[in-house]
Amino acid sequence: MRAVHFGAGNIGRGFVGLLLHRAGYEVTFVDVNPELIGMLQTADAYQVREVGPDAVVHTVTGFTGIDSKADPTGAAQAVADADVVTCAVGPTVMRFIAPVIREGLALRSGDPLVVMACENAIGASDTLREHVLEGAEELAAKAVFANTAVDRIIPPQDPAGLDVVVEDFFEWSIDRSPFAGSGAAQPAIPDAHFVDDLAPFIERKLFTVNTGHATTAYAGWNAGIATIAEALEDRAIRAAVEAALADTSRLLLAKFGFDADEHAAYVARAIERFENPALPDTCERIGRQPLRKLSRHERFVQPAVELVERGERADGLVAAYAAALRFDAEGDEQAVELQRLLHELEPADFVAHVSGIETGPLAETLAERVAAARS
Ligand SMILES: NC(=O)C1=CN([C@@H]2O[C@H](COP(=O)(O)OP(=O)(O)OC[C@H]3O[C@@H](n4cnc5c(N)ncnc54)[C@H](O)[C@@H]3O)[C@@H](O)[C@H]2O)C=CC1
Ligand SMILES: O=P(O)(O)OC[C@H]1O[C@](O)(CO)[C@@H](O)[C@@H]1O
Repeated sequence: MRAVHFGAGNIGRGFVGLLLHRAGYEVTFVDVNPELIGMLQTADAYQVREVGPDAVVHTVTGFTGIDSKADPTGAAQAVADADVVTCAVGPTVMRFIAPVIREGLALRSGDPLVVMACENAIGASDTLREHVLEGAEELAAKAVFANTAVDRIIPPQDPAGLDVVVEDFFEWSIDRSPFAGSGAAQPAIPDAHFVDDLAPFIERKLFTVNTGHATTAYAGWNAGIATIAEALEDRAIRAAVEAALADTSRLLLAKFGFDADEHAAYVARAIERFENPALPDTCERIGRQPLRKLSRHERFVQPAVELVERGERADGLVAAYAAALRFDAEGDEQAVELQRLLHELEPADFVAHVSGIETGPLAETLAERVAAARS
């Protein structure tokens, strides 16, 4: 069985590539980083080292790499010949891999290709599908796109090698509904969890792990604290994280009918994972790409909108949003752009442009926070 995975970074090598290897796939990593691809082409194996109480060391073999910038035809042919295509390149990068997948589908014959985007975003595979089929609707029957939710904390790695240090926790949930009647079999990936309805899984993950993690990061950054674990030692920061997660918990319990105790345990486990002392992670990494994180369907605004629609308050989420406005990491293009927009746009225009809300009480509250962050 052959898999092509776009994005040979942390999640690519340390999570999706590992689980595909364990499922028996030969994995071809496609990336645009020539050094990384060079290592993937010459190495026979790399290790995924877990840290934490249930830690295991895994050895991944049977892989290769293709540089899609240098060899777009080779990458497209690999897609054409694959059973499964996955990606973990970042939600905003998916549009750049789409032409390679489109070309691969054009070359393909036989069963439909299974495509699964493994990004922190709701409906990422649907978004990838739109990019791939743009101007090429005739290829629609050649692929099945299944949404997924991926969860594993993997901080930045040593770029000189392929080995990856990861937390011992992971969860890969995949929507099984697109496979029915599609002509493509549901892939056999024993470490993944196929579900009939992905919404509760992706929303629980994004609005707990990602909301909580990002809230910690922005509060920590504003307090001049480097790491996530150190930030959570600060009582005010921990209270801010708990307030944001109390908001999302109310929403998730009401929306999906989760058991309250089980959900509280899920939240507590997420915070423990952030604190993992063996996994140093920085406020800068977790705060990365703030414009994406402040956008309409992301970890702060989406749950806040839904709470307000239900007649509830979302003060913890609004406070987290306000903290994110001050994220000004110099090496982060979106942080630089955020600061430009913050000072150039009127507050209401900023909220409309960045977060997609134009009217209503939440728009007004967020605009007040934007005005305060400008001063
Ligand atoms: N690192 C983490 O803890 C987690 C990350 N995620 C999500 O996984 C995705 C990837 O994150 P990471 O692995 O951390 O990022 P990363 O930066 O380690 O890896 C991304 C890889 O994509 C490659 N890439 C960029 N443009 C490309 C293109 N046009 N074609 C092919 N490859 C390209 C980069 O060279 C890099 O190797 C993101 O959506 C992130 O939100 C999800 C859960 C956990
Ligand atoms: O910052 P991004 O791109 O949303 O992805 C990283 C986030 O996802 C996680 O990996 C959780 O699965 C955390 O490390 C972090 O909150």
